[in-house]
Amino acid sequence: MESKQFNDAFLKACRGEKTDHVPLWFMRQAGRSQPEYRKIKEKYGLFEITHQPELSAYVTRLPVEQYNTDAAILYKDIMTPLPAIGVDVEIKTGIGPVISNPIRSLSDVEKLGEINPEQDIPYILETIRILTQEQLNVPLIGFAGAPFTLASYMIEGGPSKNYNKTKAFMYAEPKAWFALMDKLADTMITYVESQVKAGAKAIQIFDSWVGALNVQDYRTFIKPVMNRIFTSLAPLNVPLIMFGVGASHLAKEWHDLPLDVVGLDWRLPINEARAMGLTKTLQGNLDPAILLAPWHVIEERLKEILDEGMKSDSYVFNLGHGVFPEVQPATLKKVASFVHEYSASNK
Ligand SMILES: Cc1c2[nH]c(c1CCC(=O)O)Cc1[nH]c(c(CCC(=O)O)c1C)Cc1[nH]c(c(CCC(=O)O)c1C)Cc1[nH]c(c(C)c1CCC(=O)O)C2
Repeated sequence: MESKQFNDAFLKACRGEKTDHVPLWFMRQAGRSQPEYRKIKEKYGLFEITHQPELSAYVTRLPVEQYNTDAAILYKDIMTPLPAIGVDVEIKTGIGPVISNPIRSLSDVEKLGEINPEQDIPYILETIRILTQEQLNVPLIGFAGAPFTLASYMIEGGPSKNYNKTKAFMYAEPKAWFALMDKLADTMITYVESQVKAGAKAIQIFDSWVGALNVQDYRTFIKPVMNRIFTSLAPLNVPLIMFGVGASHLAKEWHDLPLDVVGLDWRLPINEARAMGLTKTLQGNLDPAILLAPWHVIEERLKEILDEGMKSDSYVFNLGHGVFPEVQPATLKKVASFVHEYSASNK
């Protein structure tokens, strides 16, 4: 791959610049749906893979080479930086992150430490260096979980359906809540800076579960901390992407923040997002479940989304959420070539 010219279509579209095709990548492109990955998973857990830079680089590269995506996303998890600040987290296959020392009070928040990336996660920085200096000819996307989504795991102790404990903590203990948001924001800022310094060319902030909040609570309990995060990251001069699930009601709030790209799940059509006044680059938003449908259904939906997306240069194709484990790699490959060819001939 080294000899191939660097493909910067993704970075250009993030900045709203013209490209010869619509760039694409798939959330969760590295992992569960890939037989090569599943084979590695028979032997190692997620954290065991991420501690081995050559292996993590291979897992990160695999979907780029197989599907011809326009960006790579670093193989790791939103939980990756949390052990460094004292969170005892395990990733359980089929369940997700489980935390054995959940946050219950202000004093629990005060016990959290600081992250020193070179010391605490050198293997992540090494993986980024291997990929960006030696292996990739597309941009590498680094990422971090946003404070609400990280806090939801830290307070619930694991995945949740309704985030009741998280919300109860937020309403009942605002002082502890804001202390936790600040702690996580500081950790994420340092963590993201280290990823960019090591070679990441764009950053996606996953606030996957923040859609559980209404607009007023988002403004009170989350928007100020997100504003601080994006303001602090702006000098890094890389595209900053926001994403969450079931958060269409917050898309305008995100658009107000100093970020570059608004990631949409599958619920809000691109044209309606534009009509709401979202002029920034939009990323999305095929329902990942459609990848389980027959090809003619997939193709019809791809055309609909691309026809709307391509009305502006500020558009990146993606799914509305992560690839399901059941999706065939051949389907992802076909989607990628369709997006590339259809957009190249209609631009
Ligand atoms: C909420 C969240 C998590 N992790 C992540 C999010 C935000 C994105 C989203 O909204 O889905 C982000 C994430 N997790 C992983 C990646 C890198 C892979 C990629 O995107 O290509 C990314 C970007 C690896 C992973 N993270 C996890 C796996 C599965 C581990 C395994 O293979 O058993 C992978 C490949 C585990 C994990 N980690 C998490 C959950 C809910 C789970 C279990 C569900 C699942 O199976 O995906 C937390």
